[in-house]
Amino acid sequence: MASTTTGPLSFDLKGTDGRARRGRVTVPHGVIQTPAFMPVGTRATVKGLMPRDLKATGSEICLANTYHMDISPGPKIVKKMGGLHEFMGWDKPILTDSGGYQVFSLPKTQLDEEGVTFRFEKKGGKKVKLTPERSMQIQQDLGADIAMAFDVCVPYPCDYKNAQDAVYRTIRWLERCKEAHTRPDQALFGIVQGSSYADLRGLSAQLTMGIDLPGYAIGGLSVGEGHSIMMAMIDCTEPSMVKEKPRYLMGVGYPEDIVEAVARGVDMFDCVIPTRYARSGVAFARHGRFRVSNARYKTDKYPLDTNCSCYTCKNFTRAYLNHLINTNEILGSALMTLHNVTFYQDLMRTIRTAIEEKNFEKFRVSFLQEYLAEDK
Ligand SMILES: Cc1cccc2c(=O)nc(N)[nH]c12
Repeated sequence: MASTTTGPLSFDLKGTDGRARRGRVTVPHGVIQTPAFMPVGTRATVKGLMPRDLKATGSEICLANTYHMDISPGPKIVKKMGGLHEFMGWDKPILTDSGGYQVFSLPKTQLDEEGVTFRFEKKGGKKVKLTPERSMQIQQDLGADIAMAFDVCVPYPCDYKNAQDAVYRTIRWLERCKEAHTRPDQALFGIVQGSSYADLRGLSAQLTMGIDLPGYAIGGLSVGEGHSIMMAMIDCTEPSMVKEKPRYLMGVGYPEDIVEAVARGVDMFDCVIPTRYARSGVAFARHGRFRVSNARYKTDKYPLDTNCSCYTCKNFTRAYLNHLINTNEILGSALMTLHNVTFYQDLMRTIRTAIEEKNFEKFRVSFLQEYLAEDK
């Protein structure tokens, strides 16, 4: 087993099966078995889950967002309250995104070499500027185990020149992030961009790998490009990424995206899908996802997923969840979220075992066959 330590982060590559990797990331607040799924907790809470429930799902790390935490309550308050772990009552690892993506997904942003200026509507159009330095300051105050570089995530589609400019600016900003990032117990990850252009993906990967960091993310995907382009861009990027450090595919994704990205060498994932879909009444199960709020489930006495052992599936019927979601009851969001995140973590655990037992390809085919079966 190869073990690599860079600053506060160690990565142990425990085994491979084809390009799929079984590993372990160790950071100050604990160990993350990989391939890993990271639930998104944008404002220092995974919506609808108490930390004890989040632990019950099997989650070993969760996310928070720099942009949102800067708006409220502000990094200085979080720091004063002991940092994110203390503040949100989560003693396992945390990763914070840099604000790059969140800012570009907002209207009225202005981008220049210094950073990004955006108008925060709710505060009477207050202008807020995020720069590499400010993003690093905020993330160091928040105190997550892993901080993400401030990058330029272009929308999809994007013309070649703008995508190329974004690759070079992201590298210049990564240099500035590394310069500004001095917190010794926090790992900084670089982010590879390049939009949907194979040559720019390879260029961005090589330039990013040239900056020594504990881990690297593949950014600029899950922005509407679709599954096949997403997979093609991973294939253009992964071969240029160092093998002994973790690879994190940002914002991904559906179960079918995760399984196919693991097959291409990705170690870490984050996505709002299981939590956001839960709140709208969509449940994930072995046979695919379904909208439990549909009338057909009004008298369905079965659990969401008969294979699932989560608290929701052990105690409640689809009929009850149908009722809760259709009456917008808070408990509906909580129970659906608990199940969906547990489903994702059970999928990751099955993936890890399949890689250990060298039958990941057999698992990949059988999972997708059942999960994507038309006759649901
Ligand atoms: C959260 C997320 C999803 C998808 C893509 C990205 C990206 O390119 N850069 C950042 N910082 N975050 C992203």
